[in-house]
Amino acid sequence: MINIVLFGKPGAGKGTQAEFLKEKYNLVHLSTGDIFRHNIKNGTELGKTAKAIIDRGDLVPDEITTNMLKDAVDQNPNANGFLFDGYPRTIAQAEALDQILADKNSSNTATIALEADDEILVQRLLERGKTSGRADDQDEEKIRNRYQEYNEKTAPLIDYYTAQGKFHAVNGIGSIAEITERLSNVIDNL
Ligand SMILES: Nc1ncnc2c1ncn2[C@@H]1O[C@H](COP(=O)(O)OP(=O)(O)O)[C@@H](O)[C@H]1O
Repeated sequence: MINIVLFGKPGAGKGTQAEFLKEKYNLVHLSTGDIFRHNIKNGTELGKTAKAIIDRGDLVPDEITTNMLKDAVDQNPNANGFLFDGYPRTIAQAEALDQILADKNSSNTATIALEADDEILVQRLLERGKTSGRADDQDEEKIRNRYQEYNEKTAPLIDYYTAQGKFHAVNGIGSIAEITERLSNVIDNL
């Protein structure tokens, strides 16, 4: 089983790259952002709880997010491997993921970060907000709040995975195909 955590700041291109990587490596793509948006669209209890938090640009509490992620993993018992996108975003979530995979007699193979400059990313998100319909992409203050959440809660994962010898980073600036190529080079050499 190969399990990859795709890591990076909001707007780094995780979702775009995941679409290519999941096909290439036959992985189940689990995006917590997509699952939250699906629940919001369908008006589920989870969606109602998460909406206001997400619209502010805050992180949804760990317990809610981890339960949701665990359910999604459990729904794919025959997966060849998983591509995690947007999870984990806190140390508690990273520890939970290690446990979820250990319970399946598996583990995180590698965490691969897409790196890009904050200012470029903020501009990308504002551009995306014009067409995506995502409230959290339409207001610069909310976007800045997401970067603050990233810096406080998510950036410490770099040390967490580096200590496990699992952290890899690629340049996230370039064409979509070039970046897929860079990510594939890392995966092929694991
Ligand atoms: N692992 C997570 N933990 C807490 N909140 C999450 C998580 N994944 C997604 N969210 C919530 O959903 C929002 C959108 O997530 P995502 O689509 O991955 O966005 P981005 O484009 O900011 O990377 C986040 O800003 C956060 O509020």
